[in-house]
Amino acid sequence: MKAKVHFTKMQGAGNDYIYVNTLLYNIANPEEAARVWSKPHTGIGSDGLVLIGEVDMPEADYSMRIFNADGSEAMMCGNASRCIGKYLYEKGITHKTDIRLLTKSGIKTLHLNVAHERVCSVTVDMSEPKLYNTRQFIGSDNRSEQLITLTADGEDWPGTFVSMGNPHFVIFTEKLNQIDIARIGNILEHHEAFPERCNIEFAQVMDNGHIRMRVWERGSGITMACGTGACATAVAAALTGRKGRESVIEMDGGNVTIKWDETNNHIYMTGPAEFVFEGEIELPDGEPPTN
Ligand SMILES: N[C@@H](CCC[C@H](N)C(=O)O)C(=O)O
Repeated sequence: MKAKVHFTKMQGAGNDYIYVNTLLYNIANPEEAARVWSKPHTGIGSDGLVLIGEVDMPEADYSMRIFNADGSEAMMCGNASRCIGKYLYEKGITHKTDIRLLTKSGIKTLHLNVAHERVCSVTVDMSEPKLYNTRQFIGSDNRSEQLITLTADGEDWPGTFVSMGNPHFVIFTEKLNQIDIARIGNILEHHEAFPERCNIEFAQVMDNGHIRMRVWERGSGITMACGTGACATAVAAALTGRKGRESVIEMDGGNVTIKWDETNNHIYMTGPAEFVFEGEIELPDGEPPTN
């Protein structure tokens, strides 16, 4: 009989992942599990898979690994980090309201905003943004060289390349609703300028001062929100003089607030995290039995 795994589906601003507690279940092939389980009709349906684990170091409390729907592993996930905070606290795994989470992009600190034993929102210290001129790292606050113009579908797309652990190319536009995100996003994700592929954000400053953002995620396609993408968008807006150091990013599935701290250059993201449902699912073919 195939082994079954208990999973929890959660969403942060509509960015939905399957969460597995690897203290209880071993997933030997998470790339395959992400591909099979993320499918909407034959799987659970999600933007990918997130593994929550233990750490063996005093500097961190728990670990996170994130796999996109195509099975590729990413360095970091902003929306999932908030959901992990809620998961750990509301399932009684920790009583801490400040949690240090080890990711492939370093340790991120989560601050849980709790009322009546419920996590209402989570603020994540996302560390410093890094700016690249495609292949070349150009520092963390270099305003002169950031605008890069790429061509897709016969059109020029000027944007800013920001790494929040994950790579993001942020394009500001005045015609957000007219852009074919799936087509242009897919072309730019695979553009030769990005040997490791890229997440693509399309953004517009709205009359209410918020930034409306839609995203094509590397490895998952169109999603309803992207936390690292929202941070990258706020950074690009500040660097290009469109906004100050604080922005509200409106995405299809909800809003997050981003603050870029002048004193330590860190980005702080605050936003929602919600449970959707839980269940059990068989490991995909080829997985050894779980412990
Ligand atoms: N949705 C995430 C980012 C997930 C990884 C990304 N698709 C990548 O491959 O870099 C977020 O909320 O940050």
